[in-house]
Amino acid sequence: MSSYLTSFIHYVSETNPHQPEFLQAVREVAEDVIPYLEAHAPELVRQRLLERMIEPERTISFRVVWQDDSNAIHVNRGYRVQMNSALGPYKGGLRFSPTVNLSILKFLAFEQTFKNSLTGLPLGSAKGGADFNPKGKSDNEIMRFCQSFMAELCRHVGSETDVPAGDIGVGEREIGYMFGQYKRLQNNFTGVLTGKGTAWSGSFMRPEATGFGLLYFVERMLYETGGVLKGKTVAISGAGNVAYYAALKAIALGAKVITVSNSEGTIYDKNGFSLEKLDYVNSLNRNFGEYPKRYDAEYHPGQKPWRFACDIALPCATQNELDEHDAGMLLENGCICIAEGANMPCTEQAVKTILKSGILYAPGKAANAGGVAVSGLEMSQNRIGQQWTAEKVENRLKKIMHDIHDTCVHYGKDKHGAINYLKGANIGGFVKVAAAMKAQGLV
Ligand SMILES: NC(=O)C1=CN([C@@H]2O[C@H](COP(=O)(O)OP(=O)(O)OC[C@H]3O[C@@H](n4cnc5c(N)ncnc54)[C@H](O)[C@@H]3O)[C@@H](O)[C@H]2O)C=CC1
Ligand SMILES: O=C(O)CCC(=O)C(=O)O
Repeated sequence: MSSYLTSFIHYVSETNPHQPEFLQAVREVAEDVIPYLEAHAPELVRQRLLERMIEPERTISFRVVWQDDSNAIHVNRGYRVQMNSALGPYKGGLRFSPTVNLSILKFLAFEQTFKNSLTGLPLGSAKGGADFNPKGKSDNEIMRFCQSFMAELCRHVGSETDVPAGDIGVGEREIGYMFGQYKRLQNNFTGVLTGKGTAWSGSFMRPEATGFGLLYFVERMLYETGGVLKGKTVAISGAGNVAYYAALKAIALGAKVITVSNSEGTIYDKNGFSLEKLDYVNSLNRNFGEYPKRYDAEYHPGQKPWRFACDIALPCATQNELDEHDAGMLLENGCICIAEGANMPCTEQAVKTILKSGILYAPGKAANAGGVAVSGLEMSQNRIGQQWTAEKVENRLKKIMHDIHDTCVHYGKDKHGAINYLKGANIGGFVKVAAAMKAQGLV
């Protein structure tokens, strides 16, 4: 480790105490970017570009007060971390979960900087949300929470300033309630959020984009090494937006999907899920134990998907859900590719184990960029007051994912031909933001 890397890691740890997820995300980038800077761009070290990139341009924290159906009053904490605006308006999702805190939102916003840069679109980076638990809440409670959340957030966002979207716990319903509140308060029908319904200026394919994009990326990685997706067995974690559409696309491309999961357990269907089976999973409202009553399958409470033999593993649930032990089991069982649908789902040690094994590994900042890419396309459509066909959007999504893949190969291939996609994504994402920041002076 170079002395600059050592002192940088020390500096970040000292200045961001009690933020383990943020530090994890920064270390993962610094270990690739600093050696690159030292070898190829010492001027950017002097400019302290990485030190500037890890500091959010602005962090907003606010009170969200709302009333439940029995008139009890609740207080939650809302946030928006506006990380970097060098390439465009701040852009990134909102997460509603009791686990939300500043460390998690800063790691997500930091990852978003690299991801959004990789898309090639004019997007800055941000992330936000609240420590609100949507589970078990009525539709009216969700609406009141979203309205209260947007009553404050509306001062800080705007179609050319900061454009939030969904993430865990925030889908089209929540985007609708927040959009309605913004429009009412600002008297302005504008593209302030993405992930909107297609009847009210949303883009076709935004719900599908992250999962579909993940599979386009995986297809390209396999192709690069002479393989194909057809006939492969795929283990997926999660059962939300990303997991569902990843499973659909994997099946459509001829793979067999054998698992989905939630935080309580995993459904293992050795015969493979179909569209009908996945829709049944959705209808179960988390009661996954019901699935084997209808289909020839197993439910494993308290278990993750990674113990089941598969060719391809797609963690699509949440951060740090796949640890070193899980990585070891996947490798022992012959897994040839791990691609992240979620943000930072593999622990630091898991990543090291996977990289050492030499199998294909795609970090979320590259492989799950399809969601924000189609959000970027939604912004373009809103600006020109048009709506493109699903086919046109999906073609653009596919091209963007292939271009991201090729950027990773460009920056991640070593002289022996081995491709480190993490290194490629880190350096490929960094160089563009760094050049823009340098050009814009000391900001
Ligand atoms: N929605 C999007 O467009 C994008 C989402 N992501 C990331 O993908 C991941 C999933 O997001 P969404 O699907 O949008 O959220 P979601 O709220 O639709 O689904 C999350 C799913 O993960 C499950 N889950 C949560 N914690 C879990 C755990 N510890 N173990 C197993 N399952 C667990 C939930 O039960 C749910 O099925 C997150 O890391 C998010 O940041 C990344 C890029 C874009
Ligand atoms: O679509 C967006 O703006 C954000 C998607 C997101 O939150 C992510 O890429 O993690």
